Amino acid sequence: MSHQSDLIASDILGYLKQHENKDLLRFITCGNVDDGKSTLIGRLLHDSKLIFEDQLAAIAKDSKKYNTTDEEIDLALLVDGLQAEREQGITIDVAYRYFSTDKRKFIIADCPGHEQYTRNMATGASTCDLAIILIDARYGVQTQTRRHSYIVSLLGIKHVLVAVNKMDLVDFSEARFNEIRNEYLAFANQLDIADIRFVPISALRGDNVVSASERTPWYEGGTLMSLLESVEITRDARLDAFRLPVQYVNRPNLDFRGFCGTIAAGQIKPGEEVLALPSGKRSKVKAIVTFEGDQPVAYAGQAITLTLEDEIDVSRGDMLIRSGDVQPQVSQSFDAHVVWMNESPLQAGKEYQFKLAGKSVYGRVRDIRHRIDVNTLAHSPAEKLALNEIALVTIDTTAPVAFDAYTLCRGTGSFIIIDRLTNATAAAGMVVGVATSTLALTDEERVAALTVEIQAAAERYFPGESLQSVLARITS
Ligand SMILES: Nc1nc2c(ncn2[C@@H]2O[C@H](COP(=O)(O)OP(=O)(O)OP(=O)(O)O)[C@@H](O)[C@H]2O)c(=O)[nH]1
Repeated sequence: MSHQSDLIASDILGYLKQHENKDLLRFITCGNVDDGKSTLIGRLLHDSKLIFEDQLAAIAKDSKKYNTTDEEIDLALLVDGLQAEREQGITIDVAYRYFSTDKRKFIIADCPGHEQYTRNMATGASTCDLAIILIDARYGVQTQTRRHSYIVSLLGIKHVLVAVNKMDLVDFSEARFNEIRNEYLAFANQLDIADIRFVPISALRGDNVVSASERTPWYEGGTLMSLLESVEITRDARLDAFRLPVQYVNRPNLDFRGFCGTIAAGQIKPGEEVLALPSGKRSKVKAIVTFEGDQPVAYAGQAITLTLEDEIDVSRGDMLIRSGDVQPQVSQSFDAHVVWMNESPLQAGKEYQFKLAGKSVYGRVRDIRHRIDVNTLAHSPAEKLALNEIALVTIDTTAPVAFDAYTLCRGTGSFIIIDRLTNATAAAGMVVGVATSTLALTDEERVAALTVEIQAAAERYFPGESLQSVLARITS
């Protein structure tokens, strides 16, 4: 029953090579409690023949004991180990499952459905390319469906598969399916999701999950698995510029100084000129050092170490970019969407720690611009932000930070807020851009913020020159 490829027996190296070259799709499954997430994941693995014999035997045995279904085996039991851990309060918030078919490798971020777990869903979704939104055909679009879809769009996921589950309980009715589809689209059309597809399934009976169902002759859109295997993913390709947030400066001896990090966008080659932000200092790339030796080029997503021709001052939390590329914004004030994840509410004016693109900096939420109702998408004023609430806020940091809009680049546009007292992650944030509202600032604060921004810009365009001389250039 378990997954076999003919190549494994005949040409194991060929099999491994083929496996290595398959592309990877990361997806998240979202749904309300009992919509059938566990059953669906179990069904995907089972019907793709990805379950080992001994696992199957164990589930078959447990199914006799605990089964709530009339099926031979209860596929939800496959993922139950994790649920038990959750109930015990062990903090495995998001479970990542790995599987592969002949066409693709997959990572599923499996998140709990309860409202109180919205934060985990946001965490799991932040690295995903696609979301499966499960809807129980009997109940249609629920608050959680809207909430999850909104978070999915906020996190920049462009592909959504809406799996209308439990179709067996509504007699595989085309009319019911269309009703849910229209209800969902009425909401989702207000969101920024480019690609939405609908699949009528029964996770329990296996209809349209891996095998096409004879009970939905009116449906011609492909099984859930075939869509997962074929959806074309465009990843973070919107920013055509090089970004390397420096996570670590590696200095094993006086002769070597390497800047390590994961490339958030673009590519880089030895010999190209780079700029360090926020200082604006320039140098050229000497080498791209990796575990497999020096590389002629490095791309987004790769973890690398860069060495530079000159001894310029670059520290952890700085960003290396290529000169001539579109620059990120450098500022002490920015607007951002935040998903609040802490029991104690967000308070404007309170000092928090912010981690953005590898940089850690203190700051404050100056202003909650508006809170967003995830059901209606309506905006309302707010003094505080409670657990799971989402808002547009303005943030001031005590030092300048370099960032891009999250919609351009996830790696340099996302951040977390840390509660200084408890050290807990209090929020996930997505940068919109440099703060547009300076109304709440005092004159003194305005002058201080402007000075920092001008200083950083002057250093960027005229490195090494004094501020006075740059200002003289502008005014002459
Ligand atoms: N009739 C029918 N029942 C289903 C289907 N899919 C799931 N179920 C049943 O619905 C119940 C909930 O399924 P689960 O897979 O445990 O739901 P879940 O979404 O993982 O629930 P949580 O893990 O608590 O979030 C179980 O009794 C399943 O057998 C389906 O397609 N048809």
